[in-house]
Amino acid sequence: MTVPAIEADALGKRFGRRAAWALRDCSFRLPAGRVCAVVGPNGAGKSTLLALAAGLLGPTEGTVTVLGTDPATARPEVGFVDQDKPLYPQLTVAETLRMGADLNPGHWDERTAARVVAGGDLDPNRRIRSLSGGQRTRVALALALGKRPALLLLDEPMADLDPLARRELMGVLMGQAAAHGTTIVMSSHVVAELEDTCDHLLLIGGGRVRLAGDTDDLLAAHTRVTAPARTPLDPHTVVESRTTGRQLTALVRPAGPLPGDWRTGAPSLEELVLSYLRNPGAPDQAPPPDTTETAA
Ligand SMILES: Nc1ncnc2c1ncn2[C@@H]1O[C@H](COP(=O)(O)OP(=O)(O)OP(=O)(O)O)[C@@H](O)[C@H]1O
Repeated sequence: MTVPAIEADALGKRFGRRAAWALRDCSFRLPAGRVCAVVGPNGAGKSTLLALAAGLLGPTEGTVTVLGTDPATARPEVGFVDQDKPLYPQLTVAETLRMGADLNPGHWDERTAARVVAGGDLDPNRRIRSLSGGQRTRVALALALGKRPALLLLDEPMADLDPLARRELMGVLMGQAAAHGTTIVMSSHVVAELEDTCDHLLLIGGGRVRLAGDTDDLLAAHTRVTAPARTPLDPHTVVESRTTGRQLTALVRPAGPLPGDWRTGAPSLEELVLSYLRNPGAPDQAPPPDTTETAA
């Protein structure tokens, strides 16, 4: 069995004894080599989960294992781009990349780091403090990719990039995943953008994992149905249902064959995610880790 990229078992985090839980009872296994989207509403716990996997935060309860070991030990193999993109403001772009090379002797990918920076037409002599938010993101991504990590954790990496830069850097990330088998985990609010790039999904809501699995499996487990209003939907699990006039439309997890007179269709990843986001009370589908392992 290959070592999973991340494995969480009853993972929980709260920031202070009286604080609410930022994450609670999260169990999932992310197989290596996947490109995984972490989605969920503001405050759901996405950044907390990524920081726990990066070893920047310690769990309050439960465990998280990264590349088969604890997050601190795995750190040399992990690249992390934080939402705040912490860089040294007084350094120039070139000095920042040199620092990356010095910190990663023997496995610094100069070509990829230089290519990411060059894609933004960045003058290597400019100081980090003079860069725009999107330009800093580019330098932070160059540093993380130059490290040639086995696992790349990206917290909303595309948020402040223009559409062309997003497309270009997404291409670089996908190239990295394909060429080196890098596992990429990225949080994002732009669900439509993830459709063509991610093959695994973690949907977090209210501090827990609501959906976890390969996107093909998750999509195959859901069906969009249209039936006459007031049609009972049981025994199928209903994620969302809406009645307009005489028609009922719903997203369900079928518990068996659906009646032949219902119209059915496959949801897109965006439809699936939006349905869960609109319905925080919909039943979760986060298989326990041993089920995910079989699927992997
Ligand atoms: N350092 C901290 N101290 C106290 N509470 C925190 C801290 N960091 C996060 N939280 C709380 O933990 C919860 C989860 O926050 P987190 O930043 O992980 O959410 P998120 O899903 O990344 O949100 P967003 O989409 O807005 O970036 C929130 O209620 C937040 O207020």
